[in-house]
Amino acid sequence: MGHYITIATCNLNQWALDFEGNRDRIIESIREAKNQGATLRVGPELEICGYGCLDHFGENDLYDHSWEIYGQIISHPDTQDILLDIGVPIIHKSIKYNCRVISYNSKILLIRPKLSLANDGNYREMRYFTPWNRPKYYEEYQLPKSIAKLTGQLRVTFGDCVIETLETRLGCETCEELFTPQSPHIDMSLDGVEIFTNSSGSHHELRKLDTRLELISEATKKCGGVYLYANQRGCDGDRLYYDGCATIIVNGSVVAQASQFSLKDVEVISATIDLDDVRSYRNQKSASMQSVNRRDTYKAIHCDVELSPSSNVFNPHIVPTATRAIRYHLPEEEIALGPACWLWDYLRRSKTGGYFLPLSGGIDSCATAVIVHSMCRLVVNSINDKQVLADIRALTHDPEFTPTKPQEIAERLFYTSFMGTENSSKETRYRAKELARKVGSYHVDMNMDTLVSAVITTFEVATGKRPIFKIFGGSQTENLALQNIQARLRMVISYLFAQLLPWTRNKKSGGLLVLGSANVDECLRGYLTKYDCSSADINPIGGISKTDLKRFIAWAEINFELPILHEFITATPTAELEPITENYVQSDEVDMGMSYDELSRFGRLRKVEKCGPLAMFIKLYHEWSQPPLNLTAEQVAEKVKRFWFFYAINRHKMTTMTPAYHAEQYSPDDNRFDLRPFLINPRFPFASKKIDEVVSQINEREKEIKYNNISVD
Ligand SMILES: Nc1ncnc2c1ncn2[C@@H]1O[C@H](COP(=O)(O)OP(=O)(O)OC[C@H]2O[C@@H]([n+]3cccc(C(=O)O)c3)[C@H](O)[C@@H]2O)[C@@H](O)[C@H]1O
Ligand SMILES: Nc1ncnc2c1ncn2[C@@H]1O[C@H](COP(=O)(O)OP(=O)(O)OP(=O)(O)O)[C@@H](O)[C@H]1O
Ligand SMILES: NC(=O)CC[C@H](N)C(=O)O
Repeated sequence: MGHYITIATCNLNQWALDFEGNRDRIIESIREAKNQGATLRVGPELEICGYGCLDHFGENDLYDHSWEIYGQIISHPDTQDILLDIGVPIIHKSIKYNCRVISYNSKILLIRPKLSLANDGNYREMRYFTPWNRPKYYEEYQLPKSIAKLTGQLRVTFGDCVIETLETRLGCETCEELFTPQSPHIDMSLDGVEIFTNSSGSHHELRKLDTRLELISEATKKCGGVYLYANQRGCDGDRLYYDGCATIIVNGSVVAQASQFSLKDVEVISATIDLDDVRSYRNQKSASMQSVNRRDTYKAIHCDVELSPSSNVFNPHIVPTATRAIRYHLPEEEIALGPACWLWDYLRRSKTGGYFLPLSGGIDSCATAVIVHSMCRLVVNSINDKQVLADIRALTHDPEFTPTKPQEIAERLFYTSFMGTENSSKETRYRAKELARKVGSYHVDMNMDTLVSAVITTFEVATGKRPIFKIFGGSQTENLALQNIQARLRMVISYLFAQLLPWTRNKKSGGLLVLGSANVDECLRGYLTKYDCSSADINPIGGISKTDLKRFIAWAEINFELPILHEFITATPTAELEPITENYVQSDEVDMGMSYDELSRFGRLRKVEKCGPLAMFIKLYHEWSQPPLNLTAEQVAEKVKRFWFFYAINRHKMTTMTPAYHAEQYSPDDNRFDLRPFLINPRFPFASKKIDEVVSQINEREKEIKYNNISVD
């Protein structure tokens, strides 16, 4: 006989420390889940305070506020008659835990602390919380007085337990636990748990979604069961974008999937499933034998809750949800959507007057401009959402504003400027102007030569020396200084214009946020001037590689109908900081001494595969000595050493980089993600000697092989 049950999970755009806003979004999601007929609702990790509170988790206030808000949620009339799984930080016996609280009709059934904390890459959970390292262990938890009064309970169970309703067993897994080798869902499934709820705070990284979804589908393919994955979404105050994608998976097949990127603050998905499908699936497996042989079982908290009313069996309107294919975005779409949503959250939450972008006519600032355009498109497409409409009206100080085209938004909130010098070409100036026209930004096309020469003259008056460019006979030092002064002055002008441009247009809004456009590869190589336009307020592309940015622009040319983008892709990347002559045009890859593709590979090996110089050399020798490259060991060694040299001499630049959207596993962001010393011997003397030894051994071996072949012949 069927056991039909409707269950819901959600994406919530929570904001760190926005207790009341978070509360309202949680209540809204519960209302929506009930509207969809659900009897169970799961929410994201630490949803009460927001996942990304970081060191605020050290403050006891945060735990008190969280309980107070939790009390308001479970006592709200709209949150009754549904089983609730809410993410709350909790102090138990003076120790801080990342918890889930399961409740029904204003009564707490269980507090379930996280067993395995996320502590790699961007995550530092061990800094704030203690893992509940005791699987299946539980204790009594004394509720705070105000909550005890509200629920009528003095104590509740705290620990690794499961819930037993009138018809099924339900267990919690919290985000990272899914990624660990001994995921709790394995033991829980062997102990009869049929529904797993996963509450997550998981961020976007290009091409990462499949890892998460594959883990969930494998879990339920292997163990059988229903898996409800909830995730936070949006920028909650940091470089990360949590990318939602709440999902419901049954026995390895997706039945519901929420969007990964959207401006919706609350997105609830639900599915109606038949618990019998789980039972049948499990009974086809040897797992049933293994489960009866187990001795250590979970404590089950029994509750008199009917998740699947018997009447469901006879109700023709209860239709099981069909399975569907998993939906993934192309990486190009991920770039178009993730950073755009992040920029929107940043703008509406910072309540600033818009964005200012120094637009050079090159591919990087072009990509930033296209991402802002994408943000404007998303706003127009979501204009029927009450919150989006309220936010855009508040940002533009126009209570009547209802944009119908992205350009209408850009005209009010997006400012661009080409800041030319005598080294700028007319092509870049034209491209910048044309792109600005197409996306609808308020564009200022200017020259700043007087400023540059004023600064150089000031230097000359003070020192009696005037630097000149290399092509006119100057030294390398003079050449760099002359480039850097142009680049740095652009930064000063940018902040001035960002502060005053809205004022020149009689706008009520305050200043603008300056956008930066340094990409991940330039940062890694240090191919940027410290404190130039790369020192902005925020940077949507700082975590994206040049190769991906080019692919994104090619995608946007078609999908955003911007033919001008073609000209950006085909142009040679150049900084335009040196004079152009008949036989000299500055080019990035020549300047850097390596190609962007090589840089991307070095970056991945260094950060993701954790290679030092020697290991990197060995791996690359095996790759690059093969056709079509056919490089010699010496050539590979030289490239590897060059990379580490520039990486090391420029590492200090990463300590001052603009906060950028985290998008790439090999991001060199020194502030949160890639912690390194910044005074490093760039010659790596010991590793270099080792590389040289391996090169000689390789050469010796090749000589021997050649000699043997000749002898055989
Ligand atoms: N170990 C260390 N720890 C802390 N700080 C250190 C340091 N070594 C140098 N520094 C500081 O850093 C300075 C050197 O860095 P920086 O001033 O950036 O100058 P630098 O790295 O020498 O030159 C900038 C490079 O960026 C290139 N570039 C390419 C494309 C575009 C742009 C652009 O900006 O538009 C720039 C440009 O061609 C040049 O190769 C030193 O003068 C010193 O102040
Ligand atoms: N002529 C210019 N006018 C306005 N902004 C500029 C100009 N030149 C450079 N910038 C700004 O300084 C940033 C760094 O300059 P750089 O020459 O290193 O460009 P980049 O990082 O290769 O980016 P792009 O591809 O946009 O030129 C640019 O991304 C842009 O925001
Ligand atoms: N909050 C977490 O536990 C996140 C951990 C996990 N590795 C992720 O990226 O999704």
